[in-house]
Amino acid sequence: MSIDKDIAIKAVGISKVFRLSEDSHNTVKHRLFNLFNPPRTKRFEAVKRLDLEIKKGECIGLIGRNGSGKSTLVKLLAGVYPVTTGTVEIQGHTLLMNLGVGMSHALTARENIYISASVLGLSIKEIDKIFDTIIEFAELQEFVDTKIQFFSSGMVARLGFSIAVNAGADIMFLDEIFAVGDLKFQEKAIKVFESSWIEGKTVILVSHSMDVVRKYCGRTAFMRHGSLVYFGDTSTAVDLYTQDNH
Ligand SMILES: Nc1ncnc2c1ncn2[C@@H]1O[C@H](COP(=O)(O)OP(=O)(O)OP(=O)(O)O)[C@@H](O)[C@H]1O
Repeated sequence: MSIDKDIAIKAVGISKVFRLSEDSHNTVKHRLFNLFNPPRTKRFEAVKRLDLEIKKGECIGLIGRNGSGKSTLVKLLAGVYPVTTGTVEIQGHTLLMNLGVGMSHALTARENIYISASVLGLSIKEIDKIFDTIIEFAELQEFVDTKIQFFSSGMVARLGFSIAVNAGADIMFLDEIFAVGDLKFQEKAIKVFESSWIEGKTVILVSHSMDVVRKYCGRTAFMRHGSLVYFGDTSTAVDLYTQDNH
C-alpha cells in the first residue's frame, strides 16, 4: 500500500475484537477439573471495520459517548494494540499521551523521559539538553527519581505532554489532555495549543468537551457503539453527537 507524502495516518479496514472470558473456572480446583474444557469466550467488537485518513498538520477531534471505542481506536492508530483486521500506516514520530500508556510504571520519571524521547528519535546528548525543561514544564522537580506508579494520573499526563511538546513528537494522540492536571497545568497546555508550536503537528484529540473540539479541531470523527458514524467538519460532528440519543 502506498501513502502520500502529505498523509500522517492512513488506516484501511481496521477493526478490533476483544475476547472476553465468560468462564466460572476461576478457582484452581475448577481449572484442574476443566483442563480439557477450556473456558468459553465471548467476542466483543470494540471498533468496527473503518477507514481513516489524517493529513499532516491536521488537528482532528474524536468524540462519542463513554464506551463508544474512542480510546481503542486511538490505541490501534498509535500501534499500542494490534489490529484484528486492516492496516495502519504512519508517517512521523508518534507519542500517545493517554494517562501514561506507553510509559513504564515500574520506571522513574527520569528513565521514562530517556526512553520516550529516544523512541522519538533523540540521542542521549540531545535528551540531556532538554531534560530540565521537560521536568520544569511538567512541574515534577521533586519527583525526578520517583517511579511513576506512585504518580497521580494528572502527574503522568503532565509528564507525557511535556515530553511530547519538548522532544518534538510530530503526531500526538491526546486523550482528554485538557481534563487532567490542575488549573495551572491546563492553562499551560492551552497556551501550547495556541502557540506556533502546533503548526505542522498532527494532533488527534479525544475530548468530551465540545468547546475544546470546536475551538481546535478542523475535522472531527464521531463514534457510536464502535462504528465511525461521521468524519468531517467539526460543527456537523458536534451536532450529530449532541442530537444522538442511541
Ligand atoms: N482491553 C480490553 N478488553 C476488553 N474490552 C475492552 C478493552 N478495552 C476496551 N474494551 C471495551 O471496548 C469498548 C470501548 O472502550 P473504549 O475505552 O475504547 O471507549 P471510549 O469511547 O474511549 O470510552 P470513554 O469515553 O469512557 O473513555 C468498551 O465497551 C470497553 O469495555
